Amino acid sequence: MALCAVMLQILKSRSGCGAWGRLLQRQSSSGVYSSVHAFDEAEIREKLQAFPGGSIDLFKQDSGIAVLTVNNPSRMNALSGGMMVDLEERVSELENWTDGKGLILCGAAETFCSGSDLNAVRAISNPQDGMKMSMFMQNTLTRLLRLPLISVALVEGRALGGGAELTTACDFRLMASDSVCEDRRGIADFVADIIGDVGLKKTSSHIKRRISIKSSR
Ligand SMILES: CCCC(=O)SCCNC(=O)CCNC(=O)[C@H](O)C(C)(C)COP(=O)(O)OP(=O)(O)OC[C@H]1O[C@@H](n2cnc3c(N)ncnc32)[C@H](O)[C@@H]1OP(=O)(O)O
Repeated sequence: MALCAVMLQILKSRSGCGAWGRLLQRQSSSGVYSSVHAFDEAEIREKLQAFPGGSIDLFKQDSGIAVLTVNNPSRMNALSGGMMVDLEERVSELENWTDGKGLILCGAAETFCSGSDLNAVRAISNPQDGMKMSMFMQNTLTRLLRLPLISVALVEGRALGGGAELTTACDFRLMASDSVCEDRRGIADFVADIIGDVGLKKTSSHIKRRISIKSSR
């Protein structure tokens, strides 16, 4: 809650996104993959929906600040297939939110996200479907990153695997001092070495976000 209060103050002090924001908004709804890459979104969406559980909740405030919550506490907020589809739908909603200024991304029950739901990952165990799931998520995270909103991931507890990757789709990561943000796949090396109790680190490019996030005293 304390992290949330700090971010609300920062985001409230910002003005709207203006012409640049509107330009970005028009460009934001395209992902990386399309039918050109033999990507069939409807097909993978149907497969993902076979793995329900949890939700991604969006609360849009009149102030122009939205809170997006990864909500699956009984599995440490692991992302089920249904939640991946939910996330895509919430991103679409944000793309169409003309009054939006800022976005806070957080996890329910004082932890961020333990990555993909391993039950779903096990079930989608052939390389073709695994690739389609990755393409689906990459499209969603790219669109999340491109939203014309100032976005902050509030990390309490653990952000693991796909949960760590989710934080990279935000402009900022605000981390509790005892939080862990880690991806053991070798794609990224997340280190939380925070100034005081909480620290704020801005990374300047998408590439940098995906390779290394490190704050130090
Ligand atoms: C394809 C994209 C790449 C990925 O994201 S792969 C997933 C990467 N993430 C992981 O490997 C994390 C797996 N989980 C863990 O290591 C531990 O559960 C974790 C998060 C450190 C928490 O440890 P503890 O505090 O001891 O809690 P716990 O293990 O008893 O977990 C509580 C309940 O949550 C469940 N859970 C946690 N992470 C999950 C996940 N990713 N998928 C599915 N279920 C998950 C866990 O099985 C347990 O359930 P239950 O109470 O035994 O029914």
